[in-house]
Amino acid sequence: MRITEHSSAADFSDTPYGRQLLRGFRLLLFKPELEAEFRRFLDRQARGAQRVAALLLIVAVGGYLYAERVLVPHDDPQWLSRLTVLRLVELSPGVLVLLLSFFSKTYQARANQLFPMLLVLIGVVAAIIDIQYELAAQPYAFRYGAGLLIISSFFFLGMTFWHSLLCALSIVAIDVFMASQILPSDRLPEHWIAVSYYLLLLVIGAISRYVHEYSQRQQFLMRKLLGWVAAHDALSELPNRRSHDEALRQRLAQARRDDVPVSLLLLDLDDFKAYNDRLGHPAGDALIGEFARLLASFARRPLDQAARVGGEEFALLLYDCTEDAAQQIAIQVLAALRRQAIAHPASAQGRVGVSIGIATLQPGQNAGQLYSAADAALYRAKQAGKNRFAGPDELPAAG
Ligand SMILES: Nc1nc2c(ncn2[C@@H]2O[C@H](COP(=O)(O)OP(=O)(O)OP(=O)(O)O)[C@@H](O)[C@H]2O)c(=O)[nH]1
Repeated sequence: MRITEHSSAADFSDTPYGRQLLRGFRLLLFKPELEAEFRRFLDRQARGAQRVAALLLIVAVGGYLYAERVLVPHDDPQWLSRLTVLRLVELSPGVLVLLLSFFSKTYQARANQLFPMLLVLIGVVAAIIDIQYELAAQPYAFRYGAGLLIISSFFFLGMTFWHSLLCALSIVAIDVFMASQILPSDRLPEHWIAVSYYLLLLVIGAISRYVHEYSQRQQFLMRKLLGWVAAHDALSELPNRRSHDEALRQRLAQARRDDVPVSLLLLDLDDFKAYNDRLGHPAGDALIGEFARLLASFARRPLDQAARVGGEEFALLLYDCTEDAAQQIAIQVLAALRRQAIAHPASAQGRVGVSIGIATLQPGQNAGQLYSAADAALYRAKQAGKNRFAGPDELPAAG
């Protein structure tokens, strides 16, 4: 894969992000692993907005409550107490969300599961309040809260389109059910007008949220793809030097915490200049690709990493791996390359070989020092005749 100004999603079909772009996502759903990653991204993006929404709910409902109790005259105290209780129930999820969002890590991780339920709860209470107003035929009425919630379920709250749609439909359905149960039949036509207004808001909200989420998903994939391109080498498709350096630092820190050994193999294809000169640059490129695939098959565990760190130079980072185990892996790499028997017209053994330097993390060593130790071992392997590995102490062994 080469990155050019004419690159398209098809050029990145070797990455999960490119594959998803190519496959499309009209139903606003990615493959499961990517979907989980997207949900986390959505959740992080919406955290601030969720707090603002909770605050808005508290202020708005608190304002209505104040107006209903203090400013607007009502002649039925029982009705007013019922309304006050409903308003307090409507307001409480706002307080809960606000408190949890600041103090609970579990909530922060689960916010997008809790939010739809709270939203439907508030929507149902708002619908009951609407119906109570209709029932009482009050001259002054703070109504249509359910409509506002339907429209807000599609925005700001970090819920996916499908969750929002489900919430909004549930609010409308519960509203219709409750109205049919509570309101006398002569009041129902007036309520159906409110429901038609809710449905209109639902359609407008759903269309806007669909378009918005589609572009959010596109943006997410493009960002991820950009990150992938910055961290990988285009020819071998392995992580590049920058990402190897980052991985090395991370693994060393983790290894110290876990108290496990880490080994680093540096591998350099032998007489590569001569290979290029005799067979041409494209053949050299193909050899880099072939060796990269072979090396990647030795990064078997999740925290291992094979990377291309220079022209014909590679690194194999092995987590929880002692020096002896690293030597065994080096022997296996040499054997695998020997089995492939790639012809090299200018090498002593007539086939492509590789020199390997091994270093294992020592107490007090940092990433740079470990890399230098592996590089020094690689130099010794080259000096001793190539196509072999060398560790820090022992004599280089031929492959
Ligand atoms: N085809 C191709 N060649 C590359 C690439 N990157 C670096 N090279 C070539 O790799 C060669 C490396 O040559 P040297 O550093 O002399 O190493 P060598 O010939 O392998 O010699 P030893 O390491 O001593 O065995 C140079 O000729 C570079 O042009 C690449 O991406 N593709």
